[in-house]
Amino acid sequence: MDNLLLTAAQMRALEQAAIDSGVVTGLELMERAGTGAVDAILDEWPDLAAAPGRAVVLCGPGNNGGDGFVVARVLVGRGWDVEVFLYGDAEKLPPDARVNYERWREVGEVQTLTGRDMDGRGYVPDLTIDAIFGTGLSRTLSWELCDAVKQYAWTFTQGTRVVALDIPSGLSAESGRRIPCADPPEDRLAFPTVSPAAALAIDLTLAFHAPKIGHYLGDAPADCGRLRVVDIGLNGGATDVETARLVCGPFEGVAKASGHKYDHGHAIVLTGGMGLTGAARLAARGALRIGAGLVTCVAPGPAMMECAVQLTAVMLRRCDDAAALADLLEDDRINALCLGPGMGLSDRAGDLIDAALSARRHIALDADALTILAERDDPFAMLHHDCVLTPHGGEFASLFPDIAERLNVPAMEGPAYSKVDATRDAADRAGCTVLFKGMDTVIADEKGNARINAAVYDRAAPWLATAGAGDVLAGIIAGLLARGLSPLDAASSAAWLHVEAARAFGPGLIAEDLPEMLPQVLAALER
Ligand SMILES: NC(=O)C1=CN([C@@H]2O[C@H](COP(=O)(O)OP(=O)(O)OC[C@H]3O[C@@H](n4cnc5c(N)ncnc54)[C@H](OP(=O)(O)O)[C@@H]3O)[C@@H](O)[C@H]2O)[C@@H](O)CC1
Ligand SMILES: Nc1ncnc2c1ncn2[C@@H]1O[C@H](COP(=O)(O)OP(=O)(O)O)[C@@H](O)[C@H]1O
Ligand SMILES: [K+]
Repeated sequence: MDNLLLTAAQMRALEQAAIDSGVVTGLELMERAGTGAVDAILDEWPDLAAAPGRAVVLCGPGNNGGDGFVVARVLVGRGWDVEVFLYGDAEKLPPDARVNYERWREVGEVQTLTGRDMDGRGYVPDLTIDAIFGTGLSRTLSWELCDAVKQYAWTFTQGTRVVALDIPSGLSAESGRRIPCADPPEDRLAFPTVSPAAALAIDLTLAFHAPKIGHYLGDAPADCGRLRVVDIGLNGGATDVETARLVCGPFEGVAKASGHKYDHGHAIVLTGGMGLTGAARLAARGALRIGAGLVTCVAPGPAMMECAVQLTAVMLRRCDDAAALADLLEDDRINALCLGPGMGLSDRAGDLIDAALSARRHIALDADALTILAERDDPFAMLHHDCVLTPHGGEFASLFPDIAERLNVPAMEGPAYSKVDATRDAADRAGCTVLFKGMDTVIADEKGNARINAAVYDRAAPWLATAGAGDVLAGIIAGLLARGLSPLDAASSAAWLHVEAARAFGPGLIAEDLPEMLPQVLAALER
């Protein structure tokens, strides 16, 4: 995953600054985008480089369409047969796209994307280019466009390679979600609309200069196919969202360099009652494997025997109620807690949460702890800056119902509200770090910092969708908190390590395997 992620607005600002400084013109950037795209396509599929084929280029009304005209011209220059379709009015194309439209017109025809021109190809093209919309998509797509692309896709894309320029048309570059198509006319209600982004079954998406945030969120990983970045000669760019990675914090690497066990912190993990201690034990193992100096499971009396027969390196203490936990926390060497996995929803669990929050330690709150908080009149009253909340989608919706609703409602206009926006708003409201789980995990803190840890493209780890994986994540966070990382760094490093551990194991992974893969992940980092 590339380290630089931009919003559409940040990308536009970067382009504009480059153009204003005089180092490049918009037309030159468009030429680089189109020629770079062709180079990337031919590099991706050497058989297409070996012999020219046939291509269909679908162009839209903005500069993304302009890139499409460049691709068409460059392909013809390499001996390809190319048909070009335009959605929109050529007279209204923005200036650079218009120039490239005219240049293409010297080479070939332009047909109408929504007309009958799309019917009756007597061949299957080797390549289809989606250049309808890029980062400028700003509102609901017309039914005519969605229908035309759907018809084209169903008829012609079987067996052809489909490439999206910058981003699949119909996806928001901010949220990665599909912007809806308008409803069909009365007489076509029986024919469902499909977003072009989905209908085209895109094999390869070529992001110009840098991936946009939306490439890593929502529907994008499913719709983009593979993702490649095409260099168009721009440098950097101002961003306010980072990609998650391992942050080493105050010690020299996660592998221990020196010190006593107490120098690496003492994390405690609260278990549930008898028969409900597995989740906490998984978390504890995660905390210990990531290098907390000591990890103790804290269990109620009836669960002690169950824990005792299962734990060895993880220690065990009895703690029946909130008063006993408060006593335990008199030991100020205990610097991090993990609450929630398997804890249950009893009054006792609620009291333990209050005792833990009152003791002002670093705390990872997951699972049942989040459900308990969500049922309170003011779920966030006792939270503080040293807390990390780790909700999955359901827990997020219980804790932040209005934010979840805003996130889930289809965006009718851009820029769309994204999972990054939602996690930032949640962290602001909770007054602490929030890690919003999923394939596209987002981590944000109360200061507005945000990071994405996406397990997609070449980092996909679908095996992580297994019971208990989240418990291990909460434990790794607690372990890193014990080792002194800030809540934001602990949460984002843990999310990164969690995916690396899953990828190191591969298919067949169960939650117990995750902590055991951490040494291998850490060893690979040392090399
Ligand atoms: N700038 C540069 O130097 C470079 C830019 N590059 C390329 O430009 C792309 C960004 O270009 P862009 O800003 O023109 O946006 P793009 O996505 O082509 O479309 C916007 C057009 O669509 C229209 N429109 C929007 N929604 C609509 C809807 N639902 N239904 C119908 N129409 C709709 C919208 O209309 P408006 O909202 O203005 O009325 C406007 O006309 C970027 O992704 C990259 O590929 C590269 O060449 C590198 C150099
Ligand atoms: N398809 C997926 N790809 C990558 N990570 C995933 C996927 N599905 C779930 N995860 C991750 O797996 C973990 C599941 O946690 P959670 O939903 O709390 O489950 P559990 O409570 O069973 O442990 C989270 O860290 C989540 O980000
Ligand atoms: K596109």
